[in-house]
Amino acid sequence: MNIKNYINGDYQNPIHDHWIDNHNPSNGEVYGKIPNSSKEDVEQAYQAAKSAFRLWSNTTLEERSRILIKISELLEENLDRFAKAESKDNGKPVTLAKSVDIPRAASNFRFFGNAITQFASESHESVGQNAINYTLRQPIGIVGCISPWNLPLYLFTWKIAPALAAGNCVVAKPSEVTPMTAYLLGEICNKAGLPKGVLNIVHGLGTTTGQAIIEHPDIKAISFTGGTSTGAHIAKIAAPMFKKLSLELGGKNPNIIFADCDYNDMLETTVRSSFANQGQICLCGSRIFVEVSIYDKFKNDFVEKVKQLKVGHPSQPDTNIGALVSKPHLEKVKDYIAIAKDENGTVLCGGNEVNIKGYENGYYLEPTVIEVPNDECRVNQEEIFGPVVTIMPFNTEDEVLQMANKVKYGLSATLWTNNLKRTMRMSNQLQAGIVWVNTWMMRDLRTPFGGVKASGVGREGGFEALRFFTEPKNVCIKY
Ligand SMILES: NC(=O)C1=CN([C@@H]2O[C@H](COP(=O)(O)OP(=O)(O)OC[C@H]3O[C@@H](n4cnc5c(N)ncnc54)[C@H](O)[C@@H]3O)[C@@H](O)[C@H]2O)C=CC1
Ligand SMILES: O=C(O)/C=C/C=C(\O)C(=O)O
Repeated sequence: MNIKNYINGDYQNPIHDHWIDNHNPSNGEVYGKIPNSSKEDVEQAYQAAKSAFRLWSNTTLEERSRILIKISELLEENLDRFAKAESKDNGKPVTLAKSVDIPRAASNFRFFGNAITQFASESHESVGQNAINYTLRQPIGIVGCISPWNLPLYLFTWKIAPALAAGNCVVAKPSEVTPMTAYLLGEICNKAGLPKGVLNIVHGLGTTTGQAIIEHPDIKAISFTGGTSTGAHIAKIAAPMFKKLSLELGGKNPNIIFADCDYNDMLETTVRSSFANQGQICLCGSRIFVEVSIYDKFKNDFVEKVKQLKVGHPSQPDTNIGALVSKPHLEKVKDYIAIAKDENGTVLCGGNEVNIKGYENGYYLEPTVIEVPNDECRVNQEEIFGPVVTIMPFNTEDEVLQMANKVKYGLSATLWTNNLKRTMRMSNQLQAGIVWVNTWMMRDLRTPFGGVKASGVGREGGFEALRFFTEPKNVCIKY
């Protein structure tokens, strides 16, 4: 099936008729083509957005809210269709797409549809100077949203929904590896009554289509989620053009387990924080540090549980681990397992590709636990972004804090303890944008979301996102 660009409310082929293959990770087959859109396609999308901007930026907040909530309802009505499409495109279990990805995409629209009706700006009375200042929060204009392949519709809509709610028109590009649900979204937007040109979706490679978006002189803000090196490249192009930038990048997140935690809860959640979505979430706790007094017990129990995870075809309801997203990504993750062995790591379980009958060319890999001899090794420093975690013991709070912070990333950290003072001390000192204590991936969409250091710049979520997608303008009136 051929995917098309969604421009000015219509589906159309790319101007230059350039196409790339779309693979199904569960069997390695090409099941469709997607446009490799050019600068000219992006220009067309931009022009459509520009024409729609006056109307959309003047549309009442109630009406914007109504349309976004309608999109959310239509996504919920089409849950099955979207979940199956997401699973086929990405390789994730259909049960996961149905319980997490698509419901969250719907929540993103509902949340920002409601949030915009509550968003307020400030006023400052200049006492003694007979003046009042008030701040307008105006939409930026035409903004670019670029998203990755791991949580395709979930992250695509996490950007688009606040951008639209704030009154911007959007040129958006999903990952070329997982374009399908973004393609289907256009249909839903039309049905919901989103005016033509308000949202435009162009497909293609990062180096072609993405590059044209970030270089476009009149696309004034870029919201990006993806790899750290791509983020650095985008910043290099966009910063000298004075574009507003939100970059949500990689992570190498510590999962720190103290002996005084609620053990069973920790164990269950640690399996999830290690391997959910085949470990392809920037928030996964990929470095597990365990207090030495419970290290051996944890090691045995954890490995036992991980061995029980079923690697299988994404459509099977009992599959825990589906296929990795692509052949090159599978190779990258396997390379890291080889590096771990070279660095004297011990593979406690997993480490091999899985051959599933009937789907021998799919990209399946066993969930892998590696005991590492120290924290300096490459597998403890570099983002693997697959079903691979490392474990090692620690002796003291200071020691583990140092190791936790000694990476270039700073996205999230998880802490398992019942000691309140330790919780406060460590939460203050962990270099991360998000700290979870006795839980993982518990999300409240109002909270600031993003990282420090090489994990990014800026925050998404709640009013932070609405602030990003608006320009504050101060008006000072003397009376
Ligand atoms: N949120 C996260 O933390 C994510 C991290 N990654 C990490 O990044 C690594 C590489 O994965 P990729 O798929 O190559 O991610 P990527 O960063 O290349 O892709 C993310 C998005 O950026 C676009 N893009 C790529 N080059 C661009 C450019 N020059 N201009 C504008 N847009 C561009 C892509 O087309 C895609 O839509 C992964 O192995 C993983 O370690 C990948 C996906 C999500
Ligand atoms: O917003 C969330 O709940 C999760 C976001 C996850 C990513 O940005 C990622 O994995 O890339």
